[in-house]
Amino acid sequence: MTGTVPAGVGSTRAPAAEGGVAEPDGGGEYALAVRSASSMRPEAVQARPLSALASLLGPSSSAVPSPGARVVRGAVTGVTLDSRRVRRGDLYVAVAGASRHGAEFAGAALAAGAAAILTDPEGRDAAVATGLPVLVVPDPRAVLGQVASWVYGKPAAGITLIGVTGTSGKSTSTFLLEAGLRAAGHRTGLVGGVEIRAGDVRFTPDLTTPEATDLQGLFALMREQGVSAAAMEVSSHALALGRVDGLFYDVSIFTNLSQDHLDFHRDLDDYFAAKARLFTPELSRLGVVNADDAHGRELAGTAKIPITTFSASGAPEADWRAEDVRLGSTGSRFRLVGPGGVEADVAVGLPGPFNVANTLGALVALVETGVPLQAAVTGVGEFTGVPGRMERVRGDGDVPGDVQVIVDYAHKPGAVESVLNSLRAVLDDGPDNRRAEPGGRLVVVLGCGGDRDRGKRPMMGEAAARLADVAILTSDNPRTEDPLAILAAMLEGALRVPQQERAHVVVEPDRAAAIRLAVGGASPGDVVVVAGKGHELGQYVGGEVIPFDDREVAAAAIAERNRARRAAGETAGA
Ligand SMILES: CC(=O)N[C@H]1[C@@H](OP(=O)(O)OP(=O)(O)OC[C@H]2O[C@@H](n3ccc(=O)[nH]c3=O)[C@H](O)[C@@H]2O)O[C@H](CO)[C@@H](O)[C@@H]1O[C@H](C)C(=O)N[C@@H](C)C(=O)N[C@H](CCC(=O)O)C(=O)O
Repeated sequence: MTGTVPAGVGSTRAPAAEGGVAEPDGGGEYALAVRSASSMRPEAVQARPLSALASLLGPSSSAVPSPGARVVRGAVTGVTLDSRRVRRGDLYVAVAGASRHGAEFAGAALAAGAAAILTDPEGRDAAVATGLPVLVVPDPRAVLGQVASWVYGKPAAGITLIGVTGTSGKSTSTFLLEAGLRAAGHRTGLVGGVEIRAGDVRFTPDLTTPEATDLQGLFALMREQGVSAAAMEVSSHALALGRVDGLFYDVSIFTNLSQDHLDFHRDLDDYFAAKARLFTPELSRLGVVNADDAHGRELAGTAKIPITTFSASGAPEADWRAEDVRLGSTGSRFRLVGPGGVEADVAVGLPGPFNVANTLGALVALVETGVPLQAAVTGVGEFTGVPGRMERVRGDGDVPGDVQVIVDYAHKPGAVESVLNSLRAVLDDGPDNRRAEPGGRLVVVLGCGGDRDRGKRPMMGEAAARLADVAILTSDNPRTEDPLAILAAMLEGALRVPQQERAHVVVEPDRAAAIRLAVGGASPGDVVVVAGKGHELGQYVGGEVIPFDDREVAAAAIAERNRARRAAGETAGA
């Protein structure tokens, strides 16, 4: 595996900042402004009596060392389910994990200053051995959201909250929502896998949807920051693991569903069931659902909360529609048509049909939370893009009309298809014209993660070979697997595409070399998409994270290409 992702091509960049601009880290101001997700807490500390917690947990709980007692002495000021994040006065919640039980770390929690432990019968003895007050419930994870909300005093109660779930489009939708909320005069919060914001305070996410303990701490900080409305990504993991329990969404959006995360969910039905949980009366008041998606239509028919539907393809049965859609290489325009004769002209600076759907869904949700339509339209119109999502990369000495290099986070078959289809749609000759000749070709560089859903690998290879002109298959977070084994499965999928319809397929396990090959070998007018990592700054190789930034590698490759072309006298500036 050595050499697959050379450590020498390390990133010096911090996570992307607001407005899609990534700034150098180097320990400067920017690095100080972004905090680690482990510190998502309110500034003010408030003590909550454990006796009240025992009452909250009800008859299923028991307090130790006085079994059956309803009163436990002491108080807690914070809560976490990770001993490494314990602060003095915290309630440490010891849950059974995928690989071990949190009670193994009860001693570490004590040493870090925990004031009490909440656990299950399996964790009881280890917890009691610490000498701390212990509460035992059958399934602590099931009550974690309520408990964390209690510890921080129901922090999200006064905040207008919009959730977004679906396989693709969650990040873009939440950024669009946040822009619309801001345009309507809200002070905003944003929760997702690209960035987390509580007013002026920013965090680097380590999960798309944080654990309930961190999430409630974050909302408590939002409350202190005067945040009045927030948009958040709600992953299927979060729904299955109860991370968002204890929150209530004014509006929840369903974008779409395609195969993903089958290493965690049993099958596609199980994955869909997890997403559908957001559209229940316990979690949301209203659902805004994409009627162009088959699972969206199913959800609209079965959900137990009111649903309003939208269609970016103008389906007449949808409540809200995008009509007169005009797709451009830098953005889209459409006419929004809603119930009761509502209409508005919308322009958004994000290319591709899927961004028409993301924008439409966001506008509907904004209107449903009381944002005036015009403010919503203005907000989304001013939005310039999510870091690492269809992000154009430039290099020193760029030459107009030369290759365009785009980095995108797409790492699932459906997302890769969307990206390639939308770029096809804006390449001059439309979607059906495959090109063997240089100029205007679509070149994709992509891989597939190790130790994750294996069924996705041939699908990714197949999508690339079917929709691009050149597909360079490479590594993407191989983790503990041999990258060549992953690539073999991707290649198998690519070869399912009949030869006359298939892209030119190249296998290059070294990701940096694959990017250099794509950029260096492109012709003027070609579009190169580096898919899979987007804003992420590392590659998981073996047990380590190796610094790696697709944008940095691509920018260096473009600069190298520009130098070589100038030296060969191929550009006007030569
Ligand atoms: C499958 C899953 O979600 N796993 C989460 C789960 O880990 P786990 O069950 O394996 O935990 P474990 O390692 O067995 O440990 C058991 C318990 O001991 C605790 N512990 C462990 C070690 C220690 O030193 N001290 C300690 O207290 C852990 O915090 C945990 O509570 O509990 C951990 C603690 O909260 C999470 O960090 C971990 O997320 C891992 C990192 C993860 O990768 N999750 C991904 C799959 C995820 O949730 N992804 C979704 C969707 C992404 C997308 O949109 O594509 C997301 O929302 O991010």
